Amino acid sequence: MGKVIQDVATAYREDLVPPAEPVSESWEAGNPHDHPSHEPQEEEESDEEQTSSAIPTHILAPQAQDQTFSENPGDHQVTGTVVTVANALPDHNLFYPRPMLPRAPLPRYPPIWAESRQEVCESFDWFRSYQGGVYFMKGQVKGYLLGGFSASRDLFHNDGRLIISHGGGKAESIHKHNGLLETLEASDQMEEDKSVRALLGVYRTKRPVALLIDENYKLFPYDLSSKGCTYAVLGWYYIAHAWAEYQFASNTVGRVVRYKFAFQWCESQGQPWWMFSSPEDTFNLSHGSPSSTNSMPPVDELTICMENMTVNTLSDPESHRTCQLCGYSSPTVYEQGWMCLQPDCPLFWRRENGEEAPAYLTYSQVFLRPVPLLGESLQSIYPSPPGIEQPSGDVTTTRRFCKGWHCSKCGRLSSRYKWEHWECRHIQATYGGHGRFRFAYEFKHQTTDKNWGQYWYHEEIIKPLCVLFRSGDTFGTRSTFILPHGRGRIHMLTMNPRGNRLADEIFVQYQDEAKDGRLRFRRWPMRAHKCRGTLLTNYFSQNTGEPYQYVGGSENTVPFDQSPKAVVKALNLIHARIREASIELQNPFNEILSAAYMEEQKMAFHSDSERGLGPVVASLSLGASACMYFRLHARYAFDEMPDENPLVLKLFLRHGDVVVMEGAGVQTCYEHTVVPLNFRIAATARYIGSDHQ
Ligand SMILES: O=C(O)CCC(=O)C(=O)O
Repeated sequence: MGKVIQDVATAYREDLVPPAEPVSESWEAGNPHDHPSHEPQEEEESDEEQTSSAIPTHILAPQAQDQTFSENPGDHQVTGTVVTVANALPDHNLFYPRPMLPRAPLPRYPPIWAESRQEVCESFDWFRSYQGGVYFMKGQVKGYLLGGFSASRDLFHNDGRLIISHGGGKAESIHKHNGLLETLEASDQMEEDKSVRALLGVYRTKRPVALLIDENYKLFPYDLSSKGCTYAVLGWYYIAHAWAEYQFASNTVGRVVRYKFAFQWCESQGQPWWMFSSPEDTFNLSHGSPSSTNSMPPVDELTICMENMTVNTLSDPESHRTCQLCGYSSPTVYEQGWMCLQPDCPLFWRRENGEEAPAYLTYSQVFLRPVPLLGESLQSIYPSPPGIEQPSGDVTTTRRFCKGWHCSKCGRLSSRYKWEHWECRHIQATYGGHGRFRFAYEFKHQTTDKNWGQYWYHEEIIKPLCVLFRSGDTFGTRSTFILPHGRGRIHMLTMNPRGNRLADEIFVQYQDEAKDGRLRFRRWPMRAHKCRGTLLTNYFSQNTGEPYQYVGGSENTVPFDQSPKAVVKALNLIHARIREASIELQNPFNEILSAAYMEEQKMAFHSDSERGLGPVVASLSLGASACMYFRLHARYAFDEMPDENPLVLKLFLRHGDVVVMEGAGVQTCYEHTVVPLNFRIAATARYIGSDHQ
């Protein structure tokens, strides 16, 4: 079965439309109205291969030999300094919840902290990974998150100036396969694994890495949650040592190869902030923070100074030894003696005499000594204020302006959740303001591709001829798509450009009322998601009339008698178009959700199928054009289109267009998504009955 491609250029369209991208397979189904703002974008965690051969000579390609493995159950103290080591209990206990020792409350707010993962990823340039613990771009690690899953011999030493952690994933995990949950065994990390490779890359080049912790990182001496912090940035570290070892695992062989990394505090940062134990000590938040003109050195300069850094690991002849069998050098990590740490060597994890690694291992004192680093030169770790490069008064609808903000007064990272300015979620300090308004004509140039006006629909959908309708002193067209099995119809109502004057006016009025909060455009928390902390929708929205549960519920809703004028005008326009196009509407709409999408934001696949919603849903498009896609709901797609992409219809929505979804089946059998080409506002109207939940 195929798709019907058809040109929908009507007599009234002078503008041209670019080709729409095919819908990505990776979009989530049935998501309540959205995704976080960082779907793969330019700065997201990268899968790109590392270009340089950044493999340290003492770490070889892996593949563990099948050797007997003695488990290492002990923890230990290194004399002199208090050392916190993760393996306080046998490794296998790591797979079960362990009693948390009470930790001291945080004596102060960290200089950079957040409540949610989204706040970190939207505000902190050095960590933008929503899932993994290693954030890297183009093969270079930028940030590393220490979380709750510690492994044997993880370490927080010398007040956190040396932190040992196992990087790179491949832990035991649970996956969904054919609708069933399956446990995937922990497996060996390999040198070629992307994140291991990226970490080895920064180890070799001695590039600094921003280290973060979350509240579950047990080796940090203070309890982040005592101050309501979920994440805190520790500071800049570089990787002083990297090696591989065996760790216990509850997999079939009972062990896995893990790469360990020793992160060393960059001394030019001074004392770590958590060492200021009295609340009276003031940690200088402005230390190293960027000036308003952005003092970061250009990338080239940074590259030069980082390349000039050297690490003196070889000053002690005992610090490394060469394996007689494989010929590769490994560091002397443990007091119990040197071992070959090349996973593909038959002597891996064995001492020189061939004996297995002892059950209890303690770090060698020499190994734990700070490694002098020459030529340390660091960029500021503090996020630069959003949109700082832009002259004031310029547009605030670009992606840069959707960045989060670091409050220099309390250290909190906050997403931009209010339309009118940035606001700290902790102390309500504000930053920035609204930029100039955008006008509909600004977005016309975005529709100049030769494939303009193309839409397509599945061959089971019927599209009768377009129908003209009168609208005041001008006219519009109605194109109707009839869905199979009596599931309903989807109407596109487009106007002659002369008929869009009211839409032009409403578009500007929305922005005018939003700029000072008369219209409360906010990013509201999503109801269901898998991220730590609150996850906000990526677009801003406001609801008028009856509460609409999907986005913000009653908190997001204002009654019609307090409604912003733009919303009332949008609703009147939608009602008028429906009447003019002779579409039957049993109950007038009593709810209207206005959504504002900044550049590169979108609404993910969903259906408007809350209980009690009327069968007709209509949406007015304002500003930039957008592609709207419909697909069969998963439960129907499996039976009806098992071998096909379940997309059934693509519409191209332009400024002033109204889409009407008619029939409950449109929502129960299909899902839709909207992907704007740029800044866009949509006003979607529904009837919400008294049985609504
Ligand atoms: O942005 C749009 O045009 C559609 C919005 C939508 O799908 C909704 O509010 O349910």
